[in-house]
Amino acid sequence: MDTTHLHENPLLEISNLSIAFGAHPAVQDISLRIAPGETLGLVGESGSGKSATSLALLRLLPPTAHVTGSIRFAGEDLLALPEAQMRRHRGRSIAMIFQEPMTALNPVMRIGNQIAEALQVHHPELSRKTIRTRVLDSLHEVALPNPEQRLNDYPHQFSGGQRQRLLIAMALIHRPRLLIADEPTTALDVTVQAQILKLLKDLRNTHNLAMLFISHDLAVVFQACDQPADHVAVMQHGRLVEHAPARDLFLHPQHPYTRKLLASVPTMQTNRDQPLAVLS
Ligand SMILES: Nc1ncnc2c1ncn2[C@@H]1O[C@H](COP(=O)(O)OP(=O)(O)OP(=O)(O)O)[C@@H](O)[C@H]1O
Repeated sequence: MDTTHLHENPLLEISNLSIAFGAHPAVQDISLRIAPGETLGLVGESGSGKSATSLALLRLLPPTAHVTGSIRFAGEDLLALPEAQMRRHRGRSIAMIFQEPMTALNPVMRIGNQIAEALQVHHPELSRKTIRTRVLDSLHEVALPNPEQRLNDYPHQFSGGQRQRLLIAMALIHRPRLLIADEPTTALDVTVQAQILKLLKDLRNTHNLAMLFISHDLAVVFQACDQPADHVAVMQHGRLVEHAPARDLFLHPQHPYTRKLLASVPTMQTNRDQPLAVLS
């Protein structure tokens, strides 16, 4: 396993993180780091511990979870922070988007109000006018067509891809430093998937976001990790079995499980001689 890479200034540094539910070890001794502007792809099949890891970052695991190790974010150990301070990070400096945009949006609330409310929770001092401007700015930023005309619409009036854009707008309105994207494109068809991936990468670049990109699909992870500094970590049964720059992992997978994941992606096999087609 290549863990020799050292980022200059990681924003997030997970060290020796272990998570157990009773006697069941869900995550075992994993260490990961992400610097601003970088994407870390976390890949593994269902049950490998990806979501438990991301929920541990936000301290959203149920009380039955036993968590050890350290999670340093911007120099603070999140696992040691008082809950009140943790609440200030959650959704603000650390934002998260999930797989199913429909369940994350309130179906009976107009989307303009939903995004405004997300902002008001942390910024009750802002005027209505400022909030409206910030909401519209965020919708422009995620390239939602005609945002002014759509503020009063309900979630069901948007397509799946547009709903994911709304959630990204909501996640970014607080100008977070770390974005956790947990299977953000899994529910979308391939064309829309590519558009959302491009949007996430553009936003990462514009805002110098650190991004934790979680997926069971190695092909999608490779598309998300498109920069030379981007790394991919492969999880199996709660352990990191391989962790390397995306390009190295694609060209020279070391662990049999990584090779198995690569082999199960048809385009990867046919494109092996042209990795740029996948990594661009
Ligand atoms: N609240 C919980 N209580 C008990 N066990 C849990 C809980 N949450 C997760 N686990 C267990 O921890 C392990 C890791 O689950 P996790 O959800 O992190 O996997 P995952 O890789 O994210 O899978 P998926 O892609 O299906 O979400 C699994 O064995 C799961 O059953």
